Amino acid sequence: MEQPGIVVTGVSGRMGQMLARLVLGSDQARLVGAVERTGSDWIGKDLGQAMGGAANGVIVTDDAVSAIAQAQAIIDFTTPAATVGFAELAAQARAVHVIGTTGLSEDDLAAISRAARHAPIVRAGNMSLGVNLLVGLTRKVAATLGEDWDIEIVEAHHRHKVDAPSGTALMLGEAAAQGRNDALENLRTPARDGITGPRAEGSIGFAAIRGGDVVGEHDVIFCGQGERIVLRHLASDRAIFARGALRAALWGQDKGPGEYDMMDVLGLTS
Ligand SMILES: NC(=O)c1ccc[n+]([C@@H]2O[C@H](COP(=O)([O-])OP(=O)(O)OC[C@H]3O[C@@H](n4cnc5c(N)ncnc54)[C@H](O)[C@@H]3O)[C@@H](O)[C@H]2O)c1
Ligand SMILES: O=C(O)C1=N[C@H](C(=O)O)CCC1
Repeated sequence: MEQPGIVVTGVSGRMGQMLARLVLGSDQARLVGAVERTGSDWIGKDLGQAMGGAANGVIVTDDAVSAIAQAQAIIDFTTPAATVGFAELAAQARAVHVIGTTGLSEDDLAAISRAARHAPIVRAGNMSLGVNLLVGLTRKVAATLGEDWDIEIVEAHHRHKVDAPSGTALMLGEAAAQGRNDALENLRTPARDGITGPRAEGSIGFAAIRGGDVVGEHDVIFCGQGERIVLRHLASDRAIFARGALRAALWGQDKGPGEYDMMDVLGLTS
């Protein structure tokens, strides 16, 4: 059986290049398209040469419609506006859409849900095995500890990251809220500034650090009386996200239309 053909979007980006190299080196999938935004100086170039290596015959294109039409999967770590457009194209192609993009609005998520009526979408703010294990641990610890334990989530990322808090931090916050039989939207306290008044009881606080080349660090801190518990994930190589994304693209090949996440892909659903 022929290996699934994968299109990587945002191919000149930090994740895009990591994903292209992973798929090109895989014996389970074929790279059949490399898409970048119109105006990118990678358009029309050979991908291998653009990434600083030997030519590989894959030409970078901004014609997402043609590229996606013949794909079995799209791996998409770009921007919210781009991802919404790719979701529509993936749906038309009945191709698996793996969405790593974060910072999606409620409207963006609604558009993605509509697209998921026609094709499988695997979306996760963090596609690493470690973080998805931490999500389960966070839910369990939040469920075990009482409301008198204050939950704070602190994350750090590189200087180029444009959204905050991270998608990972929001995943962890949602898991903590679920552990308390609630939803994050009811408990979330954004980054604090000014005279904030005392901490709202039962809230989940967030803080974000940006600087340097930090790949991704997350602490879920349970603050008690006389003690604290810290659940921590430290990422040092973007390859962990790329491996999760490729695994999701392959996992989705025999799935029906719908919205899935990495807990489904990794078999971690409780
Ligand atoms: N889910 C995860 O595991 C995970 C891991 C890492 C990063 N991310 C997320 O992935 C996204 C990208 O991160 P990054 O560090 O690679 O960013 P980046 O800025 O390095 O790469 C984004 C790429 O998308 C391209 N792009 C933008 N609009 C486009 C369009 N319309 N068509 C094609 N390409 C387009 C940009 O030109 C750029 O090359 C961010 O939202 C980040 O939070 C998620
Ligand atoms: O580098 C980024 O940007 C990352 N984004 C994801 C997030 O927003 O959580 C995953 C970690 C790296």
